[in-house]
Amino acid sequence: MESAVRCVRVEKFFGEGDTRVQVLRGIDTNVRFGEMTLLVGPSGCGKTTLISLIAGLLDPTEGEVWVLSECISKLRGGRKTAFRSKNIGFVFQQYNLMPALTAAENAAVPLIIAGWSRTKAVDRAAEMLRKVGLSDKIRSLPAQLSGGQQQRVAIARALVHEPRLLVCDEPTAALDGKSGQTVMELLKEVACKPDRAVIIVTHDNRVYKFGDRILEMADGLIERIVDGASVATLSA
Ligand SMILES: Nc1ncnc2c1ncn2[C@@H]1O[C@H](COP(=O)(O)OP(=O)(O)OP(=O)(O)O)[C@@H](O)[C@H]1O
Repeated sequence: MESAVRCVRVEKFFGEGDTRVQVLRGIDTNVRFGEMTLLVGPSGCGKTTLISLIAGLLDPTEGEVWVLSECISKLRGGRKTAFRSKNIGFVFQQYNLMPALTAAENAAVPLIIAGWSRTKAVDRAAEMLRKVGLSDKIRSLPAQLSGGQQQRVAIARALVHEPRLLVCDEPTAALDGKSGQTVMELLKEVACKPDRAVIIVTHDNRVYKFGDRILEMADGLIERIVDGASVATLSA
């Protein structure tokens, strides 16, 4: 089957002249449908840069990034924005919920942006909140929720429009161990489907066991790929 994501000789430089630095040095890799792919590696090795390219938030200096059979690095303007908002969901370390909106209203934001009526969007968001185990928090404000619950709202928001690619940057970093495990279990359960893919940047080796495949980065390159039974050997 075609990969969910394919990076072809991807290079990324930042800056100009004397301050120009090469952050990605020719990444050739893919991400498979139906899998949770973890991207790991030391601070500064280029993980956030790589997922920003995959999510279409940055463009590569050289090479191509293909997402769901579309060369996202060649898309421009409105076509790129439309492709991203239809196909890609994001979860960040900080949940970035709007404090004056309820959990359901927060989770409904991508649908409202896509032109849904408020009532329909909030109804669908409430359904997604039930899936992530927050049926009793639908009308709660973010301040009334724990960190783990807020992250679950952020996951519901990222999945409410059913994107085929979910990209998460350190989703468990702000959570205690137990909430982090719950969030990973949830991502595995609700986001990993045969026609979807999940990419997670993490420093947290307690969550490695959730990965179907681990891409280890070092200094702007994928240094090693671990999958199958070998994943267990990396888990804490
Ligand atoms: N906009 C930018 N301009 C210049 N340098 C940048 C920019 N963004 C990132 N960098 C540099 O690129 C390198 C890789 O950064 P990146 O954030 O991708 O690493 P990372 O592996 O995600 O690190 P961490 O685990 O600490 O989040 C770092 O040296 C960083 O300083």
